[in-house]
Parts: sequence; C-alpha cells; structure tokens
Amino acid sequence: MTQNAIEIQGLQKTYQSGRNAPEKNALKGIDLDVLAGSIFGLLGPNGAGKSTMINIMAGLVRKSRGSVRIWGFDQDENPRQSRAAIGVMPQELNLDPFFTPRGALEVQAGLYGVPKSQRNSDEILDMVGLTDKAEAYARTLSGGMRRRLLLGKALVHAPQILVLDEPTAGVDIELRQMLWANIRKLNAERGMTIILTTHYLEEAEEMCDEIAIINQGSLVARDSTANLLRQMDAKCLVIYPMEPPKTLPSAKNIHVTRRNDGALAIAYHANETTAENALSAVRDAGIAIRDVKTEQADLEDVFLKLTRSA
Ligand SMILES: Nc1ncnc2c1ncn2[C@@H]1O[C@H](COP(=O)(O)OP(=O)(O)OP(=O)(O)O)[C@@H](O)[C@H]1O
Repeated sequence: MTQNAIEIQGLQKTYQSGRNAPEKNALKGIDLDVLAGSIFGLLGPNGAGKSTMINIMAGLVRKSRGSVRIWGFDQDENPRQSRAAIGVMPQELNLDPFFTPRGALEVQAGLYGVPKSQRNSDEILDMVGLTDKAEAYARTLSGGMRRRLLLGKALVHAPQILVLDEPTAGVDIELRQMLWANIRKLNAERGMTIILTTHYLEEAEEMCDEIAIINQGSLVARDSTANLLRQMDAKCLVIYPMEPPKTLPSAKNIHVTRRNDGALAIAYHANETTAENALSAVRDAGIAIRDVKTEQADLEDVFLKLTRSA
C-alpha cells in the first residue's frame, strides 16, 4: 500500500473554447498529495476548478500537463490500474432510466470487469437502502434514491479511493445524514480514502481531516482542518449586561461594539490579548454580566480570507 492515495504534480488544464473565444486555464499548475485513509475536502468558489480536478483524477477529463498518480499508478503509464483504484459519485443524476438499481450495478460491475462471482450488488443495495427498490426502473426513483444509487455504482469495483462531487448539494437532512454515515463507515471500516467537494463549509469542517482550497485554478491552502482554523485567531467575547451600560469597556487591543439585541461584542486577536483582559475591561466599566458567550472563526472565515486575498 502507498502512503499517498493521490499524488499530483504540476497539474494544468486548458480548455479550448470556440473559434473566437479565448482558452480557459482551469488549472494552473497544482501540486497536491492526499494521504491514504483520510477524508479530504476540496473547496473553492464557483468556477475554481474543483470539478475539473476531480474529473481528471477519475480519468474522465484529460489533463493538459503534469502528472497524476492514483494509488501509486501513474495515470499515463497505467491508465487501467489507476482507474480501477478510484470510484466516482458524480454531481449529475446521470442514470439510464430503463435500468433497475440491480441492473445498473451489474452493468457498472461489468464495465469494470468484476467477475460475476465477486460482485456484491445485494450488499451495496442494502448499504444504500435500496433493497426494496432493487427491481424498480430508475425513472421511478426519487431524486434521493437516484443519488444513493450513484453512490452504490461508485462502489461496485471496491475502489480504494472514493471521490464525491458535491454529494449533498440540494438533498434533504435525512439523506444527507445517511450519505455521511455511509461515507464515514467506508472510511472507518474499509480504510477507504474519501475525496469530496462541497459548498457547505460547516460540513467540510465537521467531516474532513484535511482540506485544500483552490481559487481560480491555483492552490491557495492545504492543511489539516484544525491547522486551517488555527490560522484565524480572531475571537469575539459577547457580553449580555444586566443593564444597558452607560460607558463601553475600553482597553488596549480590544474593539467593542454594541449589538442590536443589547449585547456587547468584544473583538480581539488571541495573539494580542486574552479573554481575561477583555473581561477585566468589562468589570472596570462597572458592567454586571448577565450572560456571556464566545464566538470564533470558522472555516467560512478562513475560506473568505484566502479566496478574497487571492
Ligand atoms: N468543458 C469545458 N470547456 C470550457 N471551459 C470549461 C469546461 N469545463 C469547465 N470549464 C471552465 O473551467 C473553469 C473551472 O470549472 P470547474 O467546473 O472545474 O469549476 P468548479 O470549481 O467545479 O465550479 P462549481 O463549484 O461551479 O462546480 C470554469 O471557468 C469553467 O467555466
């Protein structure tokens, strides 16, 4: 087994446009490793190049330059092995309406050359909760069921790496939880490496061990989720006073604002001062505290900082 599930070097993608339109440099030279066994989030604003990158990994889009190794296999030298190591759950619900879920899984297994004796359609149908729909035509399945079937299709050849492009975009809470439970299980029990794109930063913060942020075709961050959050040392202490204060607290390195609900928001940077100093300033101003809470930066703040400055 390799240490890295994915190794990407100098990856570039230029889309040729129409006769008079300029070329589009969707990826401008990306280096990226993804550790085997991790849950890895690929984030970026619309048009950043996430789908392009995922589709290149999956062998669905041809790269213009650079090298991509999947599970140790170079995509150019060993296209078959590198494709076999990866399963993709695409964003679009592109299912043949005339196949049943069982039929769709069998066809997919055939495409990947999985011998009949090694197919596990029943287990997959059970896992994605489609056992009782196994013989229903895809056109009769709800949107949520189709999405579950797409996850099932990505798993037929037992890939080491599962790639999910916006798996929870527009799905209801119940399905979202089911998808995440399945994904966590595949990661924990089979050690499957999971790579996903999502627009829900809270979800990425909760799910992903490691995160890469791309913006306009370039990598702007790549770190553990915890380290990325640590970069943002902006804190806010929110004080609910017993009575509206006559004067606002003031001290070095704190910035106080009054909120509409009567709370006082005391903003500071953890590397400049402490919560203790902020609270002292509140006491010095003679303010009795009814309640207090803290607010800290989340992934959304990190994301905005990195993608705006670039
Ligand atoms: N087939 C194509 N031909 C020409 N340009 C393309 C093609 N596919 C993508 N692009 C362009 O490449 C850039 C990156 O697109 P991509 O779909 O990879 O971004 P994304 O980060 O996945 O965005 P989103 O979050 O909106 O799905 C965009 O400017 C897009 O318009």
